[in-house]
Amino acid sequence: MAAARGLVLSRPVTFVTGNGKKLEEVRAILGNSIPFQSLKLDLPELQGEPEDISKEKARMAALQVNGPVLVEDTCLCFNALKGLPGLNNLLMAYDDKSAFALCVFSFAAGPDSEPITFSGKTPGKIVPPRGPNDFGWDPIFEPEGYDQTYAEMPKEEKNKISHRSKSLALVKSHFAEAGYTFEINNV
Ligand SMILES: O=c1[nH]c(=O)c2ncn([C@@H]3O[C@H](COP(=O)(O)OP(=O)(O)OP(=O)(O)O)[C@@H](O)[C@H]3O)c2[nH]1
Ligand SMILES: [Mg+2]
Repeated sequence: MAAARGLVLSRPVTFVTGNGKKLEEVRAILGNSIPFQSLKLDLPELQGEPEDISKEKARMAALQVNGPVLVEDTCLCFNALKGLPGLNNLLMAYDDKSAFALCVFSFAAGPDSEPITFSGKTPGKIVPPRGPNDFGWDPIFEPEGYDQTYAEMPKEEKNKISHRSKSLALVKSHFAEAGYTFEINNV
């Protein structure tokens, strides 16, 4: 038997989410770099720090899938509220409209593995809504250095600079370094 190049996964990775828009972006950003399948599951909405929520989602997803999973937890965090995720209206009372979009991916190699997190952050500010209204808070978030909101940008542009693409860049590096192989190929 050939020596395994890196850690061996029981099967290909499943990206677990209940959000079709996330899935679209993840597909566009990852392309063929990490082969994955997707599974639409409504995981419980947990409370707490984004990294902890993301890890807990990965644990629940890995148990359900019984194999390697990727999940993510995303939030829009307001600096006026000390980075707390919050509602646009709440921010009306503050002069400081600065914010950041945060995406925390977690990878669990299986139900018995501790999940690893990868955080991507894009700074910006909250503005009155502009652009198509088909994805969450995209119309009210204007990334730093741009005069368009996420919603107004062409998708490819958002995907180049977004919290999600920064987080996925770290996931990609991790996969490249770990050199995961799949049991089925490991002969
Ligand atoms: O304008 C946006 N641009 C984005 O890039 C983005 N990413 C996520 N969201 C929204 O943030 C909320 C919590 O997200 P969330 O991480 O709990 O996801 P979710 O519950 O929709 O799916 P999941 O948990 O099954 O993956 C949900 O309302 C998502 O629609 C976004 N809104
Ligand atoms: Mg959720």
